Amino acid sequence: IQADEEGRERKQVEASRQRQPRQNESQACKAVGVSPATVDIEAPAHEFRYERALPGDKRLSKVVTIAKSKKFRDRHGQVLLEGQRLLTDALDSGAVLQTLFFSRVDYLKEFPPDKLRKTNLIKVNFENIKIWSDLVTPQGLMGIFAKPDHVKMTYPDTQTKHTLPLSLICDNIRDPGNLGTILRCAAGAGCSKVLLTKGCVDAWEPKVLRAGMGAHFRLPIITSLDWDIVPNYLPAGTKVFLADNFRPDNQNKPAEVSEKASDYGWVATDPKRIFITEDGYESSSDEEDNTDKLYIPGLEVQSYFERWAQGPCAVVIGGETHGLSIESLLLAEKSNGKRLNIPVVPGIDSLNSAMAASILLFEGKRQIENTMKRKSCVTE
Ligand SMILES: C[S@@+](CC[C@H](N)C(=O)[O-])C[C@H]1O[C@@H](n2cnc3c(N)ncnc32)[C@H](O)[C@@H]1O
Repeated sequence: IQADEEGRERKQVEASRQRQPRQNESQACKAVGVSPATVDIEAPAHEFRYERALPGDKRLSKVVTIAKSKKFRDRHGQVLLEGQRLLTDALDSGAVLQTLFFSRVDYLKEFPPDKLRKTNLIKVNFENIKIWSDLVTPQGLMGIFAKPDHVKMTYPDTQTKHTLPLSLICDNIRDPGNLGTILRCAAGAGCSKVLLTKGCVDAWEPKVLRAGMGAHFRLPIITSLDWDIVPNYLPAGTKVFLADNFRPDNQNKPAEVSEKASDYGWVATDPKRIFITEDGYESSSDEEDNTDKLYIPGLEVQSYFERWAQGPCAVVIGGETHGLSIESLLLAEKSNGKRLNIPVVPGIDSLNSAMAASILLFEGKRQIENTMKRKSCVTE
C-alpha cells in the first residue's frame, strides 16, 4: 500500500508540475526552509504542503523520544498524541497541532484543512511510525501539540450537556493505566472536572492518554495541584467525600465506632507518620520524632450506596500504594464530607483505585440524577 501510494504521489507531483510550472521543487523547498533532498512538493488534491522524511531521517524518533519524557513535556510545553480519533478530538477542543507525522497523504483529508494550515506536516514511512508507536495497532498518525490548557479548551456539547455537579480528585495516583482508566470513567460518569494533586502521574504521559481514550478532551483535567489550592477549583459549597477502604481486620466493626485513623489501610502503609485521634497526639512508630505530628479528624464513614451525592460534591480516590493522604482527610472534614466505603468480603484488602472510582462515580451520578428527577417532579 505504501509503495503504491508513494508511486501515485510521485505521479501527482509530476502532473502538478506540468500543470503549474511555478511549483518547482526548489520553490517548494524554499517555502518550507529545507534542503531539496528532504522536501516533497505540494499535493494538489489536498492543498497541503508537506515534507517527506527520507531514510535515516531521525526527526520522528527524536521527537517521540523526548516527548515521552515528562521533563521535556514540561520544559517545552508540548505533548505527543497518536491516532486519528485522539488527534481529531484534540483539534476539536482547540488544541494547537504543531507537527504532524503521517504515513499516508489520504489521512490528511480526515482533518479540517484550516486546522492544518499552520502545522508542520512530515510524511514518514509507516515502518517508522510502527517503531515509535505506543498503540497495539499503529494508525500512521502522530502529532506534537502545544500542551492543552484547560482554560482555553472547549469541550463537546454532548459532554457538557450531561455534566453533573460531581468532581473527582486524584490523590497520588501513580499508575498511568489506572489514571487513564479513571479519567475515562470520570468522563463517562459526567464529572464536571478532574483535579490531580502533585504526586499523580503526568496526565499527558502516553500510557495515560492511551487508557484515557479521549477523556482528556472531554472534560477539564487540572494537574499538579497543591492541596491548599484544590478548593479554588471546586464550586462553592462542594462537599468532599473520600473513597475509603477498610482493612480486613476492621470489617467486623461498624464503621461509625471505628475511631482510630490507624484502623485504616492508608495509615499502615506509612509508618513514619504520626497520627492524632480525638483525644490528642498518638504516635505510630517513632516517639522521639514530633515533627510529623498530624491531626486526624474523626470523619464519619458510610456505605457508598447510602445517600451522599446531593449538592455539589467531589470524590477523592487514594493512590495505589499509600491510599488517601492526610490532606484529603482535612479537606473532607472542612467541607463537612464523609468517608465512603465499598464493602468487600473479608480477606480482600482493597479494590484497585480505578475500580473504586468507577463504583463511586456512577453511584454519585445515579444519586444526583435521582435528586434531579425528584425535583423536576415536584416543580411539575
Ligand atoms: C488500592 S487502594 C489503596 C490501598 C493502600 N495500600 C491502603 O492501604 O490504603 C486505592 C484507593 O482506592 C480506593 N478504594 C479501594 N478500595 C476501596 C473500598 N473498598 N471502598 C472505598 N474506596 C476504596 C481508596 O481511595 C484507596 O485509597
